[in-house]
Amino acid sequence: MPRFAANLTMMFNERPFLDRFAAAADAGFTAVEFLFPYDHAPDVVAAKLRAAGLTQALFNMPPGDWAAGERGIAALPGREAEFDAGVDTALTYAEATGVKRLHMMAGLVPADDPAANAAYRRAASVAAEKLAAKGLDLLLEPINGRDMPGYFLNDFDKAAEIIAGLKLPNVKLQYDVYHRQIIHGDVLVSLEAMLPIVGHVQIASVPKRNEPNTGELNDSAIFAALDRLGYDGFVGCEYRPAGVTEDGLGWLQPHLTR
Ligand SMILES: O=C(O)C(=O)[C@H](O)CO
Ligand SMILES: [Mg+2]
Repeated sequence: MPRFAANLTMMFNERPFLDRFAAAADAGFTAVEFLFPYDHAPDVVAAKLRAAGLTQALFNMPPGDWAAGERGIAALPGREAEFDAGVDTALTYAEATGVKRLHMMAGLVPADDPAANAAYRRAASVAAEKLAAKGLDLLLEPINGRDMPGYFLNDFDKAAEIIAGLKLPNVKLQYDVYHRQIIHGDVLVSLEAMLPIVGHVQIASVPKRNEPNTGELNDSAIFAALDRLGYDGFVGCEYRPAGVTEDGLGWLQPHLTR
């Protein structure tokens, strides 16, 4: 049975962020993920998790100026000092929340720019080393160019190549089924092939990014494949509910363990 994590950036957002933890637990989730915790103090986020009895599955390292349109800075030449400081900030939140994996967003820069490629690999190795010292994994996620035009890491094979080239055991692939289907398709075969480097999975329907099993993919078959392959990580529910979050949770009921 996959361990589902509610994505509190997209789900339960009928209420303020800090109230979403309890709502996710009330709906039956035992884990959560979100994009960023940085608007709230680490102990405040940790207290919400604890009070709701939830495990923190994942969040992202600081992405640069999100409001101004930045989508990560790892591949942006010249932003190294800010990136390295952001890793330390993320680790403060990791210590408070107990999360075991962090996602590093690349940024909007051409994928074939040599300086961006060098910056990205440098960032990954610096972050991986700092995270390894705390027992955490670093996740790299390819994101489709329709949702995020100009995003540096837009190809699963490139992500796998970077991970292989780094040769650092705590650098893993964030396999978002939604992005995979839009970029390449071939979800089940690639999931099996890439499973040894997968550190986190995310799910949503395609093309609308709504609840599982409401789009062109058979998400139940994907969950069954994850079980059959022995995937024991989390499956982040990174979808936008089509209506009220709770009204769309019918798909989760067969997977609840409590
Ligand atoms: O957009 C996604 O799919 C993500 O998982 C990221 O965290 C980037 O926002
Ligand atoms: Mg994702």
